Amino acid sequence: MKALTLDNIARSFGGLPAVDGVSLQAPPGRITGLIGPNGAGKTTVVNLITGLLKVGGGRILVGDDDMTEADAPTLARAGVARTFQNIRLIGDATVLDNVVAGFHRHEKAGTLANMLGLPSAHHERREFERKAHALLDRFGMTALARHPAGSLSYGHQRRIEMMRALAMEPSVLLLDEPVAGMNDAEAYSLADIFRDVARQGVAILLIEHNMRFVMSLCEHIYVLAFGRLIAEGTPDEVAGNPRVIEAYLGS
Ligand SMILES: Nc1ncnc2c1ncn2[C@@H]1O[C@H](COP(=O)(O)OP(=O)(O)OP(=O)(O)O)[C@@H](O)[C@H]1O
Repeated sequence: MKALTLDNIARSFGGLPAVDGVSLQAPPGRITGLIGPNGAGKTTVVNLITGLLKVGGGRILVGDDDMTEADAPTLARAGVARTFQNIRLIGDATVLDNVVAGFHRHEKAGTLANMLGLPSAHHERREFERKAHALLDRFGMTALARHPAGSLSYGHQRRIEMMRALAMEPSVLLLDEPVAGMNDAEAYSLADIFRDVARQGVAILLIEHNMRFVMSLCEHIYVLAFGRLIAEGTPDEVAGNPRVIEAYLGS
């Protein structure tokens, strides 16, 4: 089990700081919230953690390992998985194939074995499919396994994205606005799955606009505004903090 630790990370664009000395910790087995008004720097933080953007200063640790300079594939191998604000699926491929694609990190048979159709590759594919079916079952999507992912509703596509991230069996899971565009019933059924994943020892960092949703799910919440942390604490502490209220009212 590994914690995600950000130690004073920073990043500017064209001389303007987007993330300015942010420190936080997402411990294993917990869902930690990161909230903030539009343009606060939340997505930039996620892009820094996942190696899509280079860090301008500070350190990123996964467990005890310094991942500050790691690129996206290295981070994925270290067990850092994410979902995107804009869903990224293979629209023409089936739901099952999209989930199986998430097992990529665990591939042992190798590309050549796959190309040649060797038994080791077949065996591995069957094992991935077995695990993918277990995920589909958990997300209540077994009946849709053979449907093209692109033909499904937004809520279902979000679930596929989540399954793909979980297929990596991550130690750290970054959820970038996972319930955006969902109704309350859809959002709260996903919340149960997030709780379940955290209970298995995964460190979850939940980035969300929907305050109510974050408050119901997280024990500890960090609040960003203009690239800086302006508050942290329990949902009650954060909700009652005048700086937070001001940041949200002013946005
Ligand atoms: N690639 C980029 N080039 C220039 N400026 C950027 C870039 N990415 C982000 N920014 C700026 O950095 C700041 C933080 O943006 P970011 O997208 O991280 O905020 P956010 O909290 O995720 O916002 P939202 O909730 O609207 O997605 C904004 O002022 C934004 O304009």
